[in-house]
Amino acid sequence: MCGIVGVVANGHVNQVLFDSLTVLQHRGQDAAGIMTCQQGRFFLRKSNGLVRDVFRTRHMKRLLGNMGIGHVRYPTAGSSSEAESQPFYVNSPYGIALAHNGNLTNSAQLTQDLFTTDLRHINTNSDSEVLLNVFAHELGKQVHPLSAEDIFDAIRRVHRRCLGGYAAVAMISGYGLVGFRDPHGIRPIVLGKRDHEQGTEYMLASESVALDVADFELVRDIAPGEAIFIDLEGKVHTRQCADHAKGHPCIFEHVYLARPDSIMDGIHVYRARMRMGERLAEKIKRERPNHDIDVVIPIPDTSRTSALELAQHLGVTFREGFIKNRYIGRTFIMPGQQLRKKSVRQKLNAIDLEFKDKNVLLVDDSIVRGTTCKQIIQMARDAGAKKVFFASAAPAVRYPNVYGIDMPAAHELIAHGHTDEEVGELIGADWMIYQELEDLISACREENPSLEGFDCSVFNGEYVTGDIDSHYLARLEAERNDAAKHQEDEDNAVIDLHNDSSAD
Ligand SMILES: O=P(O)(O)OC[C@H]1O[C@H](OP(=O)(O)OP(=O)(O)O)[C@H](O)[C@@H]1O
Ligand SMILES: NC(=O)CC[C@H](N)C(=O)O
Ligand SMILES: [Mg+2]
Repeated sequence: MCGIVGVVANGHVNQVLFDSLTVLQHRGQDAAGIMTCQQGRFFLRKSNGLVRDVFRTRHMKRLLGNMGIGHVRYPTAGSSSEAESQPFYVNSPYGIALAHNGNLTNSAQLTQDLFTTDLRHINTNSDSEVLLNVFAHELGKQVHPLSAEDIFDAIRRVHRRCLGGYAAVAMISGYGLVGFRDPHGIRPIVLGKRDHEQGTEYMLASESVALDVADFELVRDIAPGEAIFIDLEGKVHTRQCADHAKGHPCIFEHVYLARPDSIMDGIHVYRARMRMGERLAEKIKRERPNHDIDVVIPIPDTSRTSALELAQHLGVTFREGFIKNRYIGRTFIMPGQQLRKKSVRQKLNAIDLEFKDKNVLLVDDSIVRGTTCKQIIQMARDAGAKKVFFASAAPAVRYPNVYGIDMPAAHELIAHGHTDEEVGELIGADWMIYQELEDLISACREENPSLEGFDCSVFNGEYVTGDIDSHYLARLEAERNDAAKHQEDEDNAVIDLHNDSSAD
């Protein structure tokens, strides 16, 4: 779940890209990059780090042009090396830059095909470099000069070749900005516009919140399988490019990934989280009509919205018992278990008087590895709680994610192979309650019943692209478990290859 953004405007786009990446920071904290285009020439700055650290004034000054794309990265393939930060670039045909959110599930096969059939070289282990090269190869089959229809034809063939989750923005030098979304619409992408005296300006972004900060208004989501091309005159062309598009957006966006102030696939993430709280309160009432909960306490930040609603529907006091250090980012998307574990304690601190001699219900949006809840429950006990109950606004996460969330290894998931009760014991709770999957789905779908469904694979093990089997999962687990990733990052620490024209 990286963050992507692309803009075509009437003036320089560097600042608007920077501002948008800053509000997409929650989607990736490892690396950031911006590539702009002026009179056919690309300018790139990308590096490991947060947006505010990667771009200095000297970089901003060199990012010239009225068209550009940006990326914040949370690695889900390859390594965390700077060489795999995005946007990626290829010089042929025309010069193309691309930023990608998601994960291709057939990138190993595609890499081979690109080499043996398309005669193209992939220099990293990033699936995003693969996606860019497939797009470039398919675009190269069209005759010069390109029409909008030629670009859509190329994307049609990208959809036929690439499997998995992908939302992407790409710049074609001399032509314009392209955005496309995989035929299942697993990862999100929206179109926004802003009126300007010299003509309308357009933005494509992972979440609508990126539009808000730059005063763009939300036009709509890009539909699953659809592509949008905005040419250099600011004319918008759209086309459905998938043979069989069927929307299955990732439900985990609504649980945790997205910002609550975003609107995604016609659903206010904030409202969906409120409804998750309501549904969970109903379940608690059913299962424990005579509960003895004294206070409901959220685990900041993401669970706040659902926890407040849960408390209200339960008729129990809501209190902020944990204070979040505002300078520590999201722990789940940090690389490496050691860092994640340490950061939970740095991030959250208990206010003892909210716990002392009380039966507390702690609410989190989800439990994945159990890193957060284990420590939090202990903190609640240390603060003097009598009983500690734990509620998760999402069902148990029991299966790996293959579409752009870094949960590759089943054995790292605390609920894998365990019942809900066993998870409660493992995390040290006096009672454990999970949301039902059908309640989560109805909480999200209520606002947009026309949605065909969601990708719920982390909860039910059903992978909507239909190409995931036990061999695939075994290989993914071997390649991307914590220890393997650590090794790959070490290996990549020194040797990088850049096409960067603007060195430090
Ligand atoms: O079981 P785990 O592996 O710990 O993962 C789940 C936790 O991680 C996330 O919080 P995070 O700190 O990333 O972000 P937040 O501040 O948005 O809640 C999520 O909100 C849960 O609290
Ligand atoms: N989280 C993502 O969307 C990651 C994009 C891409 N797979 C990468 O690892 O860089
Ligand atoms: Mg959290």
